[in-house]
Amino acid sequence: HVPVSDADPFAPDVLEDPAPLHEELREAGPVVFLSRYGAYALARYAHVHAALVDWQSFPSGAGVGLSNFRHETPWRKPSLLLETDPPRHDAPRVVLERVLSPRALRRLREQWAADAHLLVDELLRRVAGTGEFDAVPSLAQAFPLRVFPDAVGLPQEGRENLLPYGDHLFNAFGPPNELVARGNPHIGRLAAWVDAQCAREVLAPGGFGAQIWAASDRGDITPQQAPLVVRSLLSAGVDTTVHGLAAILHAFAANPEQWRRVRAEPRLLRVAFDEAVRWESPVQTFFRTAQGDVPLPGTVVPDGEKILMFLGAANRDPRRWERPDEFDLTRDPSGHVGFGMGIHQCVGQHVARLEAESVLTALLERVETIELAGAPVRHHNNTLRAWESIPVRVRVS
Ligand code: HEM
Ligand SMILES: CC(C)Cc1ccc(C(=O)O)cc1
Repeated sequence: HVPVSDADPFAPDVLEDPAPLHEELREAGPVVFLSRYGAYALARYAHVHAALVDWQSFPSGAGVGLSNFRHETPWRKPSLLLETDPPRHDAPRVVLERVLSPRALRRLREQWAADAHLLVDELLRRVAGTGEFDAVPSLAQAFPLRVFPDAVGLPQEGRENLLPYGDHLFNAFGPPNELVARGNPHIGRLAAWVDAQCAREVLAPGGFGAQIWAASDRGDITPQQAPLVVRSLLSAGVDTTVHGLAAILHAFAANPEQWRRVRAEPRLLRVAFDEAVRWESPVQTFFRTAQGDVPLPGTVVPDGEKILMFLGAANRDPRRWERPDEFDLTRDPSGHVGFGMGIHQCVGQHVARLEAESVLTALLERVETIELAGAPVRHHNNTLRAWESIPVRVRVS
């Protein structure tokens, strides 16, 4: 039989510190029934990985949130990537893989490196006296919002809508709790603005958006699909990188010796990004829906029931990682599920990686030490592990 828990993974105390619940779920068994939501929780690495790569048993077409599109109307038109399964998933996925490929990003590398140096130099000049600043607004938010909307080809007007739109989107994957209620009065306007930015005429030539429309000219996707594929970039491409960058900056500020290590061996920067994504898991959880009765260790998940995958718990499973709670640049973090796994694995991870590399490289050249200058403050979200504020102190070399 399957162990039962009445825990609420989306309660404020869990969002503040999920580690105790993760440990409880991993130890309770391979599968735990969450009676509060009627969902089946997977928290061990092996089972999260197995579910992610088995899209036939655990499809995304009924949504990757608690809401089950078999019975409920989605709050927005389902994504052609995130919320579809093969074959509908295939063509839009290939288009984005091409647009966001490491090769396609080569032309941005130089531009983003220059932007990162400008941002870091401006910042370090501004804080020259104390060396103290809040890394969340100054770097984690500032850099992605400076480079990504331009890369997509968005007009200047209204870009402040991107973060709140994403924040609500990620809250809406969870249950209809207080976090969702707080966003509901604004989401209509935000969603209308986001949808309007997907129209061909507003997107600058050469940007990711224009490239997606060009793919519809070639027949790789239809013109009806093009705006929704652009919407995927605006939905997934901002809050994730903001909190991903915050996660890395927090990891280094909380482990100053690891910054010294990277100063001595800059090539460690590459592994730092993946180790930070493993350690923090900016995307903590999301769901799948059982297709047919799906056997899992100790139980059978009935057709149509929701499975909740705890990526954050899997990325710190002692069955898979040594000293899992340590941010350690000497480990090999490959295989982490911070970007998912299988056919839906993050198609934007190279963008995220390039953004992080750009900022960290600029910091590495100018900052000798980085440390916390006060208690960091969390930003609660049903899906994202996020920071409101990370006070840091740097010493400039
Ligand atoms: C640190 C930053 C990021 C993290 C942690 C992250 C995490 C993830 C995860 C876990 C998934 C799998 C979802 C699933 O299996 O249902 C995913 C999918 C996706 N991500 Fe990312 N992501 C990040 C950045 C980005 C960026 C920058 C973009 C766009 C430029 C992006 C676009 C997407 C899209 C479109 C999908 C859906 C792929 C599919 O269903 O085939 N992500 N991401
Ligand atoms: C971690 C994922 C849930 C992030 C995400 C959000 C939205 C989309 C979309 O296609 O709208 C894709 C991926």
